[in-house]
Amino acid sequence: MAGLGKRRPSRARSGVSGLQGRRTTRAHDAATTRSVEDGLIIERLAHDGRGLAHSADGKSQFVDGALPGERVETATHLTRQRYDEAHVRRVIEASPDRVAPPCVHYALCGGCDLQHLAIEAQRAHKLAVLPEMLARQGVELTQAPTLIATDDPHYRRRARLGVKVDAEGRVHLGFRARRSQRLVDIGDCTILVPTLNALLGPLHGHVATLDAPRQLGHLEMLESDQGVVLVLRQLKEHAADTRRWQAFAETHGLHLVRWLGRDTPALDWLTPRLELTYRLPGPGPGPGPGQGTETRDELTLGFAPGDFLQANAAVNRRMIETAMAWLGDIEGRSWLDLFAGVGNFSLALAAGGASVTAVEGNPAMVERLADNACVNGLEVSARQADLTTAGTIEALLSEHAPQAVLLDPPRAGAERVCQALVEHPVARILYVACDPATLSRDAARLVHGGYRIVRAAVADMFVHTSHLESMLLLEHPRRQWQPQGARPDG
Ligand SMILES: C[S@@+](CC[C@H](N)C(=O)[O-])C[C@H]1O[C@@H](n2cnc3c(N)ncnc32)[C@H](O)[C@@H]1O
Repeated sequence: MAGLGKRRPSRARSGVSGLQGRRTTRAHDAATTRSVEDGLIIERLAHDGRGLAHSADGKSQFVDGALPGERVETATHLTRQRYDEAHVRRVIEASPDRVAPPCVHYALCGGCDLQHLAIEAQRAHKLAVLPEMLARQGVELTQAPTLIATDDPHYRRRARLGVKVDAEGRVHLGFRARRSQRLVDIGDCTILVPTLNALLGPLHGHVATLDAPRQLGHLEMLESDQGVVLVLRQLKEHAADTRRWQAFAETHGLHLVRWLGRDTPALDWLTPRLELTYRLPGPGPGPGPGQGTETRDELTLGFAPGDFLQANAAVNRRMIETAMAWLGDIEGRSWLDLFAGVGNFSLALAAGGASVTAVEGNPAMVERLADNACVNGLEVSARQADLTTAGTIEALLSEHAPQAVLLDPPRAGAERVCQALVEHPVARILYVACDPATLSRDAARLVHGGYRIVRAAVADMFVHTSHLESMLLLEHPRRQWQPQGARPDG
């Protein structure tokens, strides 16, 4: 949902590449609504979850809320030279995959753009996106990706809520509307974990009692092992409102933090300071078939408000388990974990016996990563570096000569890192990505540079949205996959 963490990729990168025209016109719905007789037939879903059709003149139409096979009456809201962007006015013939969206705010909220599609079809769509995007870059997957998913639809453990005071002085709290900067008041969000969803109603009532709601930039809620943390973004101190927030936190059993100040906000605890943690699967044997209990040791990771945190805890755990299953025995292998955060993957690698150097750009997160390794009795060398600056990755590769690299970059991907990995090949690369478009671009560079893709998975991290997380395991045939110091086979 808009304002909930990671941003959407631009339309052009997410499946309409090559179609971007230069001239753009905002269309008036009334003037451009297609009549019932010439309703559009939707051919397929574009990568970003919109229905793709062609008008009689052959122009591409990207239609929000439309599904393959449907005949729909549309209204155009944006016209470009080579394609139009539209939304559904009326479904004339519905797809068998169309379902009633579970969320009451679905029609307005810009968050979950796929709730009208049955969950199995959402996942089939996501599984098709990665191979299609790779194919556009000239890379064929020899095996279909596997799916990493869980059954829990209430998954989101972190959410940012916008706050706005309207001309009449009414305070609004919620997420951005679809195709607009307008805020939609959200009283119930079905994708949030229940503890966060239960807070929405009380928060609405509370912000309406504040003396200075305009000093509030936004609110963030997150779930940790220690309970729910409410993070205020406050532009200026207001003593009476601060006391109101503290009373609210006490009533609802919340931990309360704020970022105070306009330009360089500082973090400040309004309830007793505490160390936040989340847990991950550890190296021990997992539960056997049919056993309901978790038998493996767990890893505990500390984090602070503002640190990167994977949005869906259960899918994050499955991704780490999948990665470790793919990698098999990593004991004694040297790894570079790039874009490491607070050690989400680094600790699992170290727990598996690998020798890990973890690189992260944010200095405070590097400190947390080092502490996290210590607390879990693991050895990880934590380094701060900006991986986009010239020479950084080359220096790291030459200093550490790793056998394998894990990378989990932000949406922009890791072009420079991948170029360096072509010039200085390693035996294995595990690429974790939140944007399939930049992943495909980078994977193409690696494959054309000599690597081959041996495993692929798509993780349904953001259920009911068109976002997908992907993982690729690549190997370089000319690099050895041996424990350090071991003699090569044969
Ligand atoms: C998608 S997150 C992944 C974090 C971690 N692997 C995890 O699973 O939680 C990307 C991480 O890259 C870091 N990052 C972003 N830009 C960076 C850069 N230029 N150099 C190094 N790290 C960067 C962010 O601070 C963030 O922690």
